[in-house]
Amino acid sequence: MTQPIYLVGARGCGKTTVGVALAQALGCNFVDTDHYLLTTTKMSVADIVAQEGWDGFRRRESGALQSVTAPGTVIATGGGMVLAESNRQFMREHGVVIYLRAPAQILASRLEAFPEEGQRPTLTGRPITDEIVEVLAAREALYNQAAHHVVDATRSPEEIVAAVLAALHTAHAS
Ligand SMILES: Nc1ncnc2c1ncn2[C@@H]1O[C@H](COP(=O)(O)OP(=O)(O)O)[C@@H](O)[C@H]1O
Ligand SMILES: O=C(O)C1=C[C@@H](OP(=O)(O)O)[C@@H](O)[C@H](O)C1
Ligand SMILES: [Mg+2]
Repeated sequence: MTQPIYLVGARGCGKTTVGVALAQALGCNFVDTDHYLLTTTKMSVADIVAQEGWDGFRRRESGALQSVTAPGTVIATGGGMVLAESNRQFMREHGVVIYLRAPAQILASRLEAFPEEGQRPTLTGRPITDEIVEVLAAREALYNQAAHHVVDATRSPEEIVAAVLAALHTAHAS
């Protein structure tokens, strides 16, 4: 697998967690666009949003997407990467896009257990459960549009990695 693999999906679906394990399974590099921004700007998502607003963060994450795209790389995107049509098109053209899908209730319980507020400042000002329902309703179609494959992300990370590998293998064989 030399094409980059992009993981998309809502906050808490496991893009970062699964991405690390998938890269290990494939013997690939791993990069996370939020982590790339953290190391290159020395600012958390919350810092960037406080200084530049969400528009500023979105511009930076689109730049990060292009910077990290390389052969042999698993790329965990941020949950809002799909908002820009240009990002969806870029990912589809440059690699294989996997949507890790999970319902709002599961996402909310993961995020409540491990909120990581510096990297996930509120998007709406509403409580996590309400926010996730609202954000998923607005973005579900975009995740589906971006994706070459949709994988059930309600299982364990190991099972999700196996499902992604099966999807990649099937696509490659056909
Ligand atoms: N398949 C999974 N099952 C249970 N918990 C998970 C799973 N994937 C991720 N988590 C947990 O959910 C939280 C968010 O995971 P993360 O990988 O950061 O998601 P994302 O990058 O999509 O926002 C973390 O605390 C992580 O340990
Ligand atoms: O859904 C979003 O708009 C965001 C998701 C976050 O990444 P994760 O999906 O990895 O939590 C991070 O990029 C930022 O807080 C914005
Ligand atoms: Mg992440």
